[in-house]
Amino acid sequence: MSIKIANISKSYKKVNALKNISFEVKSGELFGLIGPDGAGKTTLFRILTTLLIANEGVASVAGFDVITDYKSIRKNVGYMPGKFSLYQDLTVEENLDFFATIFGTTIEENYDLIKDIYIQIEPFKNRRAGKLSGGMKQKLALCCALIHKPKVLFLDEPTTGVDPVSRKEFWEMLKRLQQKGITILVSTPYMDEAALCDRIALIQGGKILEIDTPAAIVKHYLKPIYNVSANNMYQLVNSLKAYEYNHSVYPFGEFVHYTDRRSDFNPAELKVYLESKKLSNITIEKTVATIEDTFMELAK
Ligand SMILES: Nc1ncnc2c1ncn2[C@@H]1O[C@H](COP(=O)(O)OP(=O)(O)OP(=O)(O)O)[C@@H](O)[C@H]1O
Repeated sequence: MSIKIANISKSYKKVNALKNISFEVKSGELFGLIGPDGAGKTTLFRILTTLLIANEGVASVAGFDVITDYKSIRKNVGYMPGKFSLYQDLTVEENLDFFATIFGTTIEENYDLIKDIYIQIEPFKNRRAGKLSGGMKQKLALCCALIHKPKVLFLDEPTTGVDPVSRKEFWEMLKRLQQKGITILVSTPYMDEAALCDRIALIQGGKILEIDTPAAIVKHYLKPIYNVSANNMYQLVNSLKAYEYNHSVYPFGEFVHYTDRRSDFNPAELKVYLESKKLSNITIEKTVATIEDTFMELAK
């Protein structure tokens, strides 16, 4: 096991940020921590990277205890925090050199590990980090987190505020790093990214709702789910929410994901109801649940 977390709780005065969290991440795994803002993801990262002490529970990373072996953890992990990991007034090259120096290494020594990523930002190596685009900042922050060749990489919401193309590229980079044997714990509020992990933990309000592979989590959703569309999205959502038999109603892109409380649900009946609400161009088609649907159901 690369990361072991057992019964970890942490509170900040009145806020219980983590409530008895336990799970393990295997060596070489790409593990996702999926949850909305305030779920407790950053708190858990800070505990695992030895920057914060839990109130209860034990945790180890790469075989080292987060309290007694904190120095070894710091040498063996890379951490890309959600915010403020770069020195905005230093250039790209200076930032990387700085991180290499504090870990007692050089850019040249571990260049192989970052090469694929660094060559994409190398043309801007004399630009100050503060003047980079979101996608480039993210690549530089990843290089800085990797420059001392960590065994375990912690990435806290690395793709928040990054455009969809850069997000896709970023996940491809993570897969390549995983192939080099690095264990990765990554957090994200984006449900579509969850599907790219080997296993995920769904977290909300400081509690783990479920842990499994993305495919297995989706299979746990047992209710038939329907894509509903009509000429007026706003009115459609309101009408479905007012429908006495609804179990769940969530806008999902151009559709609304709808589930019904009855076991003998007949879509034709729902269509008649929606027509009575003056909606037109109504379509109701069975679809498959996504991780987001499962999350919403568990978080209810
Ligand atoms: N230093 C602090 N003092 C008081 N409350 C805090 C502190 N840090 C976090 N919290 C609270 O603890 C809870 C968990 O926060 P945390 O930052 O771990 O969540 P998160 O899932 O990382 O979300 P975000 O993406 O918003 O950071 C939230 O309710 C947050 O307001």
